[in-house]
Amino acid sequence: MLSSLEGKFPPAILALADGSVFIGQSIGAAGSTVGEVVFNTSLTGYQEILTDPSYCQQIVTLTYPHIGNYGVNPEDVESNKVQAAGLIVRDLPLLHSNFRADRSLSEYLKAEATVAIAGIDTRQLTRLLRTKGAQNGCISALNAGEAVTQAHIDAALTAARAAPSMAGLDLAQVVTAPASYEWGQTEWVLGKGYGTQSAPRFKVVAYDFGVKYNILRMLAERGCQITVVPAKTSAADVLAMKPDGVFLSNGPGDPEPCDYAIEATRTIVASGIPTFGICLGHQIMALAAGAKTFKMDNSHHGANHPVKELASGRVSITSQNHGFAVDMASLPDTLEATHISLFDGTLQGLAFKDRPAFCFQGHPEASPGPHDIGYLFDRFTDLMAKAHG
Ligand SMILES: NC(=O)CC[C@H](N)C(=O)O
Repeated sequence: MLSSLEGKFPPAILALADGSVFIGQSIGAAGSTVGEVVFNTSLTGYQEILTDPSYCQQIVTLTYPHIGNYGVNPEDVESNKVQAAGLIVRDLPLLHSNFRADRSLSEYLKAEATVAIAGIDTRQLTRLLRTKGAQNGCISALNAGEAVTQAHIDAALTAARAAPSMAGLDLAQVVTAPASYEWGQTEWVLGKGYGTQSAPRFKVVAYDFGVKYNILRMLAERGCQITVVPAKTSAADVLAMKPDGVFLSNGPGDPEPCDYAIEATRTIVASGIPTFGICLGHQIMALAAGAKTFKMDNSHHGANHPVKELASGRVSITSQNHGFAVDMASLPDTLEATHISLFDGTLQGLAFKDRPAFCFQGHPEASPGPHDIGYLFDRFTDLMAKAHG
């Protein structure tokens, strides 16, 4: 017997587009979900991962075998809801324990209408994804008392094969804020032990392509007063706010179809305003400068990825979550590579040679993950301080 959950939870099926089928238990909502199946190797941080908008339309497999040990709390969220299309874990401990927890992972998944499967061999699944590359998949979670039939399996396989490819999908538009808002006066920044708001020193406009709260917290901690704007805000509207700096957020999907953001970024960077981009924001900045992006065979999702800063030789252990990357060979003369991944040599950081603008592919805000490369936020505030003279 693979799982101690058998008999305690209803059955669930994971079907992949390549025809692979796994049978386990449903630990979330009943129903079915489709998405690109990816794996994340972080040992902790399942709540941050589930609520990271960059996982929109992706089903996340967690390779660490026991997920749910410390339950769920109202504070460790990276957005206002679960964003991942589904969750796959090896084992769900039946008891959770943490002083901050207010419920179990399973209760949370049900409340968030998130379909999730446990009790499958996630090592086998990970090897399959690692060998074949990202696959679309479907989790079909049955109701209590239902048994898995061939018809259920066939329906899940058909749904997996019908799911759209991530390449070519503009999902920033799907997850972005519907209207501008001010960050910094909320409970997420003040008073919960998650950093404090320093006296505002800089006015920053942050493009929301699917922004993670911890990016905004870390900017606020450094004295940034932040106006978050929707993905399609024009450069003219942003420049009219007279910001000291512009931030381009992380986000889901393929950067290439985000032509509105690429165009706005081109104007903003050319204006000479200090500009900083993370993940999707980094890819958009590269595209704005004329570089190319591509879909990786093996995407990066984890909290232990070594990244080297080329100028100093300094190696940081970083948090990563991306399936596209900037093609190093496509960099125009105006861009300089600043960081590379020590896992596969792919590009991790860029700087514009003649503008105060730079960007990073990984996640300096971590959440979850190590804070080794948090110095990039200081680099952004240093650029703004310098621009002030
Ligand atoms: N975390 C992110 O911003 C991800 C960027 C992009 N969606 C990718 O997968 O590469």
